[in-house]
Amino acid sequence: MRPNSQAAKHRSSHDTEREFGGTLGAVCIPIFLPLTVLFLICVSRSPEASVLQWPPPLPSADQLWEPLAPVLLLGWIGLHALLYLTPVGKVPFSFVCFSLSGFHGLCISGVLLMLLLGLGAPLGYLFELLLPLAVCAIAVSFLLSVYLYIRSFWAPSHALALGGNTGNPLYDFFIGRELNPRIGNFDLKYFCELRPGLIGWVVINLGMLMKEVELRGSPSLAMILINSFQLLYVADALWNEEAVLTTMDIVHDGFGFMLVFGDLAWVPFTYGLQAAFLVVHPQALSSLGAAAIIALNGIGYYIFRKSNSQKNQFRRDPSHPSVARLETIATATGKRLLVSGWWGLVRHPNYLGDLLMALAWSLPCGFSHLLPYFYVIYFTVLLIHREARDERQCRAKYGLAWDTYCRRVPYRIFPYIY
Ligand SMILES: NC(=O)C1=CN([C@@H]2O[C@H](COP(=O)(O)OP(=O)(O)OC[C@H]3O[C@@H](n4cnc5c(N)ncnc54)[C@H](OP(=O)(O)O)[C@@H]3O)[C@@H](O)[C@H]2O)C=CC1
Ligand SMILES: CC(C)=CCC[C@@H](C)[C@H]1CC=C2C3=C(CC[C@@]21C)[C@@]1(C)CC[C@H](O)C(C)(C)[C@@H]1CC3
Repeated sequence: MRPNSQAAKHRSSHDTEREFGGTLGAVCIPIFLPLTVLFLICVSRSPEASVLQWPPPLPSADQLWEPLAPVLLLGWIGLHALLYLTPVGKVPFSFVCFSLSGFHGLCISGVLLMLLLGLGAPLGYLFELLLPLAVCAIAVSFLLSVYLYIRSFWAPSHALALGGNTGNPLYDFFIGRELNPRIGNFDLKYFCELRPGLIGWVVINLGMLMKEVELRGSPSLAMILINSFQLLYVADALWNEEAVLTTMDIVHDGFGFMLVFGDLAWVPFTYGLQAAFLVVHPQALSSLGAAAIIALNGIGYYIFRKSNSQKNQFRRDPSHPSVARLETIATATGKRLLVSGWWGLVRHPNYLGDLLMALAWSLPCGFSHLLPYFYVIYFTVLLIHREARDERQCRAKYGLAWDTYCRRVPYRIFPYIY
């Protein structure tokens, strides 16, 4: 097969608006974000735990490397690749043939971890391994992105992402040229988005909990809450895994460094920083405080799940009794837009619920440090930026109908605020 240079010309998007700061972003982000991951892990375990402390807590070379780390990381990815290819379980549309579901993958991981714990495996050692594991995950992200970039030149033109084929190698490597690269039935983007990183995140959290048990005899209430909330979030994502097929990342974005690194390194090593922080900075939490935080997480989860399910149901079958009575507006594409129910409250009710949960994950860590609030701050920025990207795409898709929707539902994420 020859590289698809001819085809690429047809599908080239030199004029497409470049996202994430264009070439400058594409050069700086792959340097800056991996360093941020390592920096945040170091801060979380330093006595001050201050993101502003000077000089910053830098790791020594031997803290960054441990031969066990690549073995564990590659073994983990390999295990989930095997589970993904196991020909049982539900079949999400026809996208991934005969794949064992992500939720099964989570349950099997849980059983294996319980077995390991029963055999006396020191799961708390993950705390010591966190930096070397993150280094390996970053290295794997770079290697996989290089592979994806090179193989994209052999992909047929219809398999390329519209925004990822600008002809600028740095930008295309970063944003991703191929939309849904596959090796046979193995969909690399779908696999990475939901399996090793997302499940790895809750395994790391469990490791932090076990480290707390090693150090203090039992897990703290704050640690139990964070582990439970984030496990619920991951279990929900895997239970509803078909829903990911309609997200911007799968439908629109190419699979390049940004998503590979996001899935394999950023999510598992920064989304659970609160648990890593608690190992070294224990926090007392009153029952009343815990109840309020549980209520906040519950409200956030309810909004997040209900609004996502309402839209997914509406897109799957608009005549379904649960959505058939909702008010909608027609668009020129034939698709309709919901203007009542959750999607009549704000234009992104699912983001609102997600952000309330993000806040609930930080609050158990108290108010003495900024670090546990990293996730909610980053996530607010990510979702505001994502909302703007989605808005651009919807305006291009739906034109005047989108403007009508915006007039009918003027707030984007926070009712009466934004
Ligand atoms: N934890 C994390 O790091 C992240 C979590 N998320 C979460 O992922 C979930 C999915 O988010 P995301 O993929 O960004 O986008 P959404 O699930 O919000 O999907 C946006 C799409 O929904 C459709 N849509 C928008 N408004 C309406 C309407 N009124 N009626 C019907 N359809 C509508 C449009 O697509 P169309 O019309 O083509 O169907 C639009 O492009 C969210 O809950 C978000 O919070 C997202 C990013 C990161
Ligand atoms: C800073 C940086 C590297 C950003 C990359 C962004 C990615 C980390 C996120 C883009 C969209 C994501 C989604 C989830 C995780 C984070 C990334 C990959 C998600 C799998 C989390 C669980 C949710 O329930 C979800 C399935 C809706 C969600 C989909 C989008």
